[in-house]
Amino acid sequence: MEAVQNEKGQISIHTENIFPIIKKFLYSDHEIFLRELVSNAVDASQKLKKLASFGDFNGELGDLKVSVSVDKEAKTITVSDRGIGMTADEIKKYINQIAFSGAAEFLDKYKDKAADDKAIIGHFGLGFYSAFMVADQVEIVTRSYREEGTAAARWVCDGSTEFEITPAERSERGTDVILHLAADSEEFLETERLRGILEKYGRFLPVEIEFDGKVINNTTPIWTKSPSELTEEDYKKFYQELYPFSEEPLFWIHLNVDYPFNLTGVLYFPKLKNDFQIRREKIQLYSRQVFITDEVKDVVPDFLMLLHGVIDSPDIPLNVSRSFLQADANVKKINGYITRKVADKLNDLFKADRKAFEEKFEDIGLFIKYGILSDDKFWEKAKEFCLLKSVEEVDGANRFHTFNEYREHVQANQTDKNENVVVLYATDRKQQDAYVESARRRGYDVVLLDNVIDPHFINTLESKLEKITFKRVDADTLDKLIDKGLNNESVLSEADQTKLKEVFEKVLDNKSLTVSIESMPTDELPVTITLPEFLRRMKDMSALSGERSFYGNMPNMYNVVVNANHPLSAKVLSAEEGEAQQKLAKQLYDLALLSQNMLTGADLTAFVRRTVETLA
Ligand SMILES: Nc1ncnc2c1ncn2[C@@H]1O[C@H](COP(=O)(O)OP(=O)(O)OP(=O)(O)O)[C@@H](O)[C@H]1O
Repeated sequence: MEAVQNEKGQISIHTENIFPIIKKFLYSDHEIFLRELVSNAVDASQKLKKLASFGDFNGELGDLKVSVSVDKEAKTITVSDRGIGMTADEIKKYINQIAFSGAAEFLDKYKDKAADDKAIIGHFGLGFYSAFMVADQVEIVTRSYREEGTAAARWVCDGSTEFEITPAERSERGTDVILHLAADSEEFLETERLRGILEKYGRFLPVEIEFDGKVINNTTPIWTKSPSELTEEDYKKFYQELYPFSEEPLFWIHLNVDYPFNLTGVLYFPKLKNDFQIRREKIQLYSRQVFITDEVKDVVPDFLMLLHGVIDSPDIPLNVSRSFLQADANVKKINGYITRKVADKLNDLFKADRKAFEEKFEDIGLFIKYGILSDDKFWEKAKEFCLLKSVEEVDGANRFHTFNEYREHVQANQTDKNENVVVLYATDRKQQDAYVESARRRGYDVVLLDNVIDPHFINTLESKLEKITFKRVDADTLDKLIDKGLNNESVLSEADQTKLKEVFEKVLDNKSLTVSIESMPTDELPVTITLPEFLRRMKDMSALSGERSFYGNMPNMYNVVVNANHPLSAKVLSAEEGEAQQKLAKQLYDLALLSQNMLTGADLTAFVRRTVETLA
């Protein structure tokens, strides 16, 4: 057996001391040193298993557990494995040269981009050297799995570019990496702190990790298994493992690709309801079962951030800057793939059990609509299964239509003179009841669009679906909402109409109200209040964006429409001019306000008193 020669050397790198730089810039989180060392230990163990499976290692594999231990007195943390180990030559190659070439590359980039700190925090194979973020001396004691040509070796480095290799006492195969913690990093000697870090990064590592007498990880999380081996319960249980005490997810997608990139994972659909502010960043990103981050912005499309679960891909570059990630070809492909899978899954659910899909629409509707808004590819699929919920009820449940079904359903009755199909909608079934019911009396259908993103959603639909416009039921009178080019005859003369208008203008005395006289069917209310679609929608949209905008600051411009054909209009005209006439007009206007829940406070009190007096 070849003995390890004592050796001192200089790590080949053209700077005195790169460690202060590593310490400062490499990772904002010092705690990831543990992730790096434990994953190296796991890699070494898995490599050995692989060698054994290829018949290149015939010894006993034994227990391959990796252990992490702390010696508070000596102020050391030790990561031990029983993996492939290293010979002295391999230490020179892998630790001094390879790992350092990463360091050198890092340094090069750092020099060029000193002005742009964030861009340099890249992935340069600096895993092992991240130990120097917390240690002022690092020791490796290792023995290779090979039968021949090996002796245990010790490598020591104090964070300068000098290292020392000496023979070591070690009879067992494997590696101990011993960190002598720097004074400013002693927090990592705390058992609970270490356990926290291990559980964060290592809870699904593929080799058992022992800490403080216990194994801390589940080595075979469900995303590593085949869907055919898994039951519904397994998926639900795993969801609880990821997010303890959460409400049950609606359903899930098992992701599994190996070409043109590697990706596995399980994405869950949570119950969203109307809650757009739901906590995002719940998807956890792993690379070969090592936790990387839960800030997956840029890795998954924005609308998918509403999902929960796990994505595991060795092809996603880690620790790289945001701008780099966005431009990365793999990340783009992954984005596209996940979007497609999610759309396909929704389509399958829709096709397989429409009723169940409709029942879940409350929860997934927000998600689907958000997807439609933000992703054209998603739209291409989602337009077949996105639903409109009608106020019409069948067997006690609201009726749902796809876009195509809906067009078929209403076009005969709701096409205007310009050949546009007009979709009438309500945002608040109760508050807009008077309008909804008027529309229904005319045989029109009304859909419910009460979601926070609906103003944006309908804008998008109008631009994507041909010849469809959306109008809220209270945006105008029905004859104008769906203008079929037919004029109702007025029972009032021009002169009477002008007079009626004057009476109402005088009673209302409000510059932001526009009074108009229209000839409507006699069974419509005598007075209606409308708020034009365009302005209202712009206001709603700016409210959602949270920005103060031109539209957001505009006052509401209500229209007061008086139905010339209603018998009460004639009654107003024939009433005695002055108090009696004004009282009647005011009463009709207040009734209109009341029907839209707009009559409040002193006005409401006065209305009630007036009404009581009239009835007395
Ligand atoms: N516990 C270990 N057992 C055996 N070899 C190891 C061990 N730790 C490190 N090595 C060797 O040292 C090399 C350098 O490790 P380092 O963590 O710096 O980079 P890496 O693991 O190759 O890449 P990454 O930057 O992704 O961690 C490894 O590739 C491996 O060959």
